[in-house]
Amino acid sequence: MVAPAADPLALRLAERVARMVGDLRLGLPVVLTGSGPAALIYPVETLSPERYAALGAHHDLVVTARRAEALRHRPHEGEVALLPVPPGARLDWIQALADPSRRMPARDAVPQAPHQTPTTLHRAAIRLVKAAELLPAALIVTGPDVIGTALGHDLGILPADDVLTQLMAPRDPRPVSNARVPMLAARNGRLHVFRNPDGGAEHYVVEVGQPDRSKPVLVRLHSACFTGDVLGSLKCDCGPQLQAALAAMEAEGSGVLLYLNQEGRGIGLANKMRAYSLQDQGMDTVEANHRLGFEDDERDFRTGAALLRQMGIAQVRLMTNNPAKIARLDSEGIEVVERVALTVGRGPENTRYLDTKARKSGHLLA
Ligand SMILES: Nc1nc2c(ncn2[C@@H]2O[C@H](COP(=O)(O)OP(=O)(O)OP(=O)(O)O)[C@@H](O)[C@H]2O)c(=O)[nH]1
Ligand SMILES: [Zn+2]
Repeated sequence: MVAPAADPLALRLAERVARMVGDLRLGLPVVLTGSGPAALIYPVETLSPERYAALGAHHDLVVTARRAEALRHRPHEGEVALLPVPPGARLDWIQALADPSRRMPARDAVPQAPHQTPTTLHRAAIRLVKAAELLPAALIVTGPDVIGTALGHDLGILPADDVLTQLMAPRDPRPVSNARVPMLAARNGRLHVFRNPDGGAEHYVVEVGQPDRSKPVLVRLHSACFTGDVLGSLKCDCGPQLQAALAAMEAEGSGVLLYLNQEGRGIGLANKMRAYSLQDQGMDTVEANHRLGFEDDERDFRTGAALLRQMGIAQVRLMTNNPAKIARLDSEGIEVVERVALTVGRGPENTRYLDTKARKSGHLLA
């Protein structure tokens, strides 16, 4: 199926996977192949009632192990769990299994009897919907002529193994453009835009002054937080941390702030708002992520290391309270010679959030 490398128009694996992620966001199915039968993968969140009504054949719901635990599904091993979908199941019932904000119709129970062990195909399906920043759940439809259906409807088809390899590979951001941006907190600023040649989110690097690369550079790895950074939300400390980091760089004369578009610790803004709704019902930030089916932190900090390499920075003084960021940069060959504490913005609305991060995610309080 894959055309010879010599053909410049031949799609590379990374491009095919990027297309699949886009298709899933649109509610289109993709096809994965593997050791068992090929399957159509439908994202639960964006599947339309019309397309659902047209699904014949046999289907299962794949969710993450976290979501299965929340549904009190029987204990299972590994990353994902398979739930059989009974014939005639309604779409709203399937969506309620995936989305904790929907009420489960009382007369329907969570299907228990698993009749298959999850495979690479199911893991790849979950990774794809996560990459699309959708609810982490997909319908797996097998049937007599899945490949024919895919070819007849111009759907993406890939081996599940290849999809997993691609989605787990490090990103490779490349510089696109940059210009001077004087900021309130730091006058001598320059914004660099980076783009991944294989699609995905753009990331930004804010350079303050002209950092001397022969010495450790003052660096902040900041993850996008629309609510905190732009709206000034009091539910977290992101906005004050962003401004304090820029101000510290201005005071020292130079520094580099990476603005990584990993909103909501990598689950996307729509899912973060779902998590906030659960927090309004009493859950903490970690419990809410788990209830939705996500891990505590879905970010890939290898992107941060790749951006620093692109900026010619090998040694950093890292402004953070998160030991995982330090460990990750170190393992990627960026030497963290010093941790610079960044404790600002604590208030009545985010005390519980910050305490939870310290208790459950190992954050340092000062
Ligand atoms: N899922 C989820 N994400 C959140 C929540 N509150 C804030 N975020 C996200 O958490 C990220 C904050 O990341 P960082 O500022 O890098 O914070 P950190 O990992 O705690 O580490 P340091 O600030 O460096 O100590 C941003 O992507 C926010 O959008 C929440 O309740 N749920
Ligand atoms: Zn925030």
